[in-house]
Amino acid sequence: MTAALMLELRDLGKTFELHQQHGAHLEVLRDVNLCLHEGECVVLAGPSGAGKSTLLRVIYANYRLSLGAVYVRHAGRWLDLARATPHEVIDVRRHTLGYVSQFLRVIPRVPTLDIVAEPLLHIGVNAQEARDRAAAMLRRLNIPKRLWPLPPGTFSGGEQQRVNIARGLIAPRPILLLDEPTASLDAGNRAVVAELLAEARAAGSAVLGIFHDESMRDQVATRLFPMQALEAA
Ligand SMILES: Nc1ncnc2c1ncn2[C@@H]1O[C@H](COP(=O)(O)OP(=O)(O)OP(=O)(O)O)[C@@H](O)[C@H]1O
Repeated sequence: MTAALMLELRDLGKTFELHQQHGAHLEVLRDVNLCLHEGECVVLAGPSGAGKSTLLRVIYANYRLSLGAVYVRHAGRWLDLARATPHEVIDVRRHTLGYVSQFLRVIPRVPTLDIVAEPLLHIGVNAQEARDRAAAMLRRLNIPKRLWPLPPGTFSGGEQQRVNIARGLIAPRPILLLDEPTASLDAGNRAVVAELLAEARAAGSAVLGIFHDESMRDQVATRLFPMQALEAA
């Protein structure tokens, strides 16, 4: 049986308008075509400035694309996220498309356990089960129990990154976008993340990510997608 197509980028282009520089334009992505299937992990590879993070942000609809389409398989049908309504984008993010960046966006005063449990509440898991699953995830990622009731604002960089990963991976998502989620982690915790990603893929998730660390990339990638910085026009 062939794996189902989950995400398709067609002739995607992104040009930034630099408003503070008299409307100058910076073309970062041109004619990007990519198919992502369930169970695979495609790693974006290319030099700094090639547009890897920009591509993930365009897919997640943080940045508006300039050309092309971002087709996502959502709730049994295809949706072009670039043309979706804000309500559809929220629904896609809640149920289909996960995004884990390098940094945790801290919500003041909210305990770590609740931050990690929240995505489960959004998809209808009951509060007790959500907290139990959040606890198990935090334990797996070696966050000490004494930190669970505290907001993560004062945690170390590596601890915040692990809370971020816990929150990003706790609710199963058909498509996962990962922007350097393991940059500040030690080898032991990187291995835990590699295991979590293998489990997500085995359950059918399609993963598209950026991993600068070569050993991590070798552990998780099923395929590389090479990218190059565009020449200035
Ligand atoms: N919001 C923005 N406004 C203007 N230019 C931007 C914006 N975001 C990114 N860029 C530009 O787009 C180009 C690609 O940046 P991007 O962060 O996507 O590269 P990258 O391949 O992820 O690099 P790195 O590996 O260093 O993280 C850079 O020249 C950057 O300055």
